[in-house]
Amino acid sequence: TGHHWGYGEGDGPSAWHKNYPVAQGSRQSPIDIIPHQALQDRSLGPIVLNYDHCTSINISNNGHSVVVEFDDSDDRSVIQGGPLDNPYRLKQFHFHWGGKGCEGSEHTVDGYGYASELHLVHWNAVKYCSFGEASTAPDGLAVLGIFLETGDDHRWLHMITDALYMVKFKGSGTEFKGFNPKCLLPSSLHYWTYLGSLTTPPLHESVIWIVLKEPIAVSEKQLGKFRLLLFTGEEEDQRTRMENNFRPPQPLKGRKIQKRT
Ligand SMILES: NS(=O)(=O)NCC1=CS(=O)(=O)c2ccccc21
Ligand SMILES: [Zn+2]
Repeated sequence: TGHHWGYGEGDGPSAWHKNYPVAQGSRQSPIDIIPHQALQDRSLGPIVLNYDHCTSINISNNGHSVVVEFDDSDDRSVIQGGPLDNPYRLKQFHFHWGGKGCEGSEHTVDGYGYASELHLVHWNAVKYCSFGEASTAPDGLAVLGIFLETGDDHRWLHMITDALYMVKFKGSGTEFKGFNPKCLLPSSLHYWTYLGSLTTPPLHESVIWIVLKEPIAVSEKQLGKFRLLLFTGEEEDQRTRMENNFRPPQPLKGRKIQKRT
């Protein structure tokens, strides 16, 4: 269905522009964040996350990442404040990560890559009628990016990593209720924000990015469990480990990054 794309030699980020010309657009993501160059904007308020009544539904392997989807039929779990003019509804979260011991995040900070990056994807249900419609609008999506660095075990991440064996293959999924991603937030909600895009095809330039400065710590053991996932389906004889599913930083093309420290 649609155009096949991946993170391999022939179908990886450097080839995406062939089927998705917007890959060479003027507001592509991720980017390298240079903190010293970010502008302090006094009008930027704090980020407000109302996840207390969020409803996770399932966890699945879509062949690119592991995704936890939420019930976004009402405003039960939203992000607002900061650069956002409306509340944006939580639709799903997923991760990007590297191979053993090497980088894996999408955004970098002063050229520094983290081991992994969590994306919480939200859409503007005030202005648009569906995620699909919002995903092609310049203010349609808000993605909260959280860096993961290796250190101690994360006390709650096991709830995700313990389920990964059930979604090893592309196209596999299972029920995943009662998970509140609030437990994956760092202590500080200080952030950088800029206008960008989805970091995977279709690469729509519809994302207001909010990247938290403070990483969360996860253990190498926990990260290793993500690498047991496969890009390939059960029926395929080729078994390709899911790792290095990140797009490298893209040109800033004159964009300004704002910060709220
Ligand atoms: N890393 S990212 O978050 O920029 N992109 C992921 C993405 C690409 S998508 O349009 O398939 C989609 C549908 C629903 C939620 C997320 C996505
Ligand atoms: Zn992502």
